[in-house]
Amino acid sequence: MHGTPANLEQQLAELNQQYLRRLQQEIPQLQWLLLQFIQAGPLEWREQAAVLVLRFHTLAGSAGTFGLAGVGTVAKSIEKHVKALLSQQQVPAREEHALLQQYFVEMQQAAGQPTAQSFSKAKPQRQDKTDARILLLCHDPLISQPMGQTLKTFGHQVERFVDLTQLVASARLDPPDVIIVDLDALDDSTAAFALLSNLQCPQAQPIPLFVLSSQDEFSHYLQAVRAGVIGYFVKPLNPATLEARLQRLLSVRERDAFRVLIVDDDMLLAQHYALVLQNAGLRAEILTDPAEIFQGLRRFHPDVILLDVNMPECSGPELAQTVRLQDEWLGVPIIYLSSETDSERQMASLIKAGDDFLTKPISDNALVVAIFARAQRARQLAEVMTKDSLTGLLQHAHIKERLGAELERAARLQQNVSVAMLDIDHFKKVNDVYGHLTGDQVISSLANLLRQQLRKTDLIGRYGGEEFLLVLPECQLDKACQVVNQLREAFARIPFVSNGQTFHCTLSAGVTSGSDSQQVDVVVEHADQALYQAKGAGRNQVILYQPPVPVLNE
Ligand SMILES: Nc1nc2c(ncn2[C@@H]2O[C@H](COP(=O)(O)OP(=O)(O)OP(=O)(O)O)[C@@H](O)[C@H]2O)c(=O)[nH]1
Repeated sequence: MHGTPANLEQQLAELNQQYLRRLQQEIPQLQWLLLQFIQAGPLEWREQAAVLVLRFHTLAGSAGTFGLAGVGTVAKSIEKHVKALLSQQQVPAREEHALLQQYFVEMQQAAGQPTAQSFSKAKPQRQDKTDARILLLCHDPLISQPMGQTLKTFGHQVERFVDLTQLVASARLDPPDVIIVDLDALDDSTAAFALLSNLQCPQAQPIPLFVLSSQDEFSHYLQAVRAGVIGYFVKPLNPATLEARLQRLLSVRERDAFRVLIVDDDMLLAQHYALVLQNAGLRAEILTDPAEIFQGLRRFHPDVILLDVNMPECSGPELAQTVRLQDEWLGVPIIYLSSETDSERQMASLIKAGDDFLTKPISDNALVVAIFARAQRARQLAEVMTKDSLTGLLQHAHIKERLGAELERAARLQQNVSVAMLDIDHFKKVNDVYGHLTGDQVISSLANLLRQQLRKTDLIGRYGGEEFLLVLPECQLDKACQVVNQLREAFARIPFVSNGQTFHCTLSAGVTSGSDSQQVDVVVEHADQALYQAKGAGRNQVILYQPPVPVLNE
């Protein structure tokens, strides 16, 4: 169902046609219901009115989405009018009936005049790479050399320039992923900023711009922000800090698409929302049967639930309360989507459960923006809850939990999963000689390297202080050893700078197969034993766990 923008328009137009056909079948039924209401006696009219309110409420919420805004407006008027009659508690007079019939004729006319709809042209998010092309302007080899080395170790491609005009010309020809400019290399920073912001103008997506400077004053920061700078590094520069910032920038873009679970008994409406969200780069799954909510949650792990309020079997607020019965899903925001405009009724739904209320009909862009903002916030919160603050990697308990799930999955699918324990060598010395802050930078650089070099499906956790646990699903042992060895070599190449001194670190690792046991603690213990051997054998090496040879009794 995922559409390219061209066939997205086609698919949305097809949904509109289906909706129109459905409406044309529905109009005689609505007319009949209206007639029943008008002819109802003093005892039954309330019951008939309640049915009318429900039907026109639903219509008011959906019609606008399918290019029938006129139908939606008149349906809303009918709903409001009948609701007002209900609240007056008296049998409607003849004039009221005439007015309702008049509204109905208007609605029929509007159904024959669908308005041309301009579909949202929101672009899908870019699929980005972790190896960026970087244009660098820097005259000082003491800065550019370690920086170039670090960026290269992380797989980036760096093109150096000595002249800003040449750098800008190259960026115009082929926009890079990032531009880094050392402001101290320029005679006139105001003119340089003008040139750089000029470069950004024609770009659909501005090129991320970082600057290095020896100036640490507010006026310089402000000048930089006004020129579109998004990263300002005061010298002396630590290349690892720059790389960490770079990785945050790139990983924000290459992050998994946000997942939205749409629960709506109206399939056409749900399909329309799903298409619009998918076109904006989000993933959407539809659930029309509320009874399947927990299967949907477990299968899809949504960042957001988009929930219809009026469903026949179970109302939206009831379903939201059901979801909240399980702690596991407490963090997933629930957004109601309903044509209910009465704020008191909206509040009543929110008090039961749920986090937000969107009112139908809603424009495609408003839907995307509201969902995107909620999903982003939910993802950030989930990360804070499960990720380590220094490295952004899974915390001890969470990596163990994920390892457990991977071991189960591997056993079920008869696949290999490899597990590795990594530890930085003589790390105590790093802290003692260069200070705890520098030690932290070494830890976070290794975390960045792991994130950058491993596959998206691999799991990385900070197991302890300077100890990391890697879970590599669908990976044979020999391949795992090769990958971990490459990580070891890459880490040893990273230059760290502290108080003008450059130093390097190494790591040791133990690798084992997760298929040896389904017990998390046993697998971790095997990886740990192999790591211990690597340390004992002189460090800076990777050792594969060898199960003890059984001693045969005579
Ligand atoms: N800077 C910093 N240091 C940490 C952190 N967590 C643990 N450490 C330090 O890491 C050091 C680990 O030292 P040890 O376990 O003795 O091992 P080592 O010095 O790395 O030596 P080997 O592992 O035997 O090569 C201790 O000094 C801890 O204080 C952290 O988050 N930041």
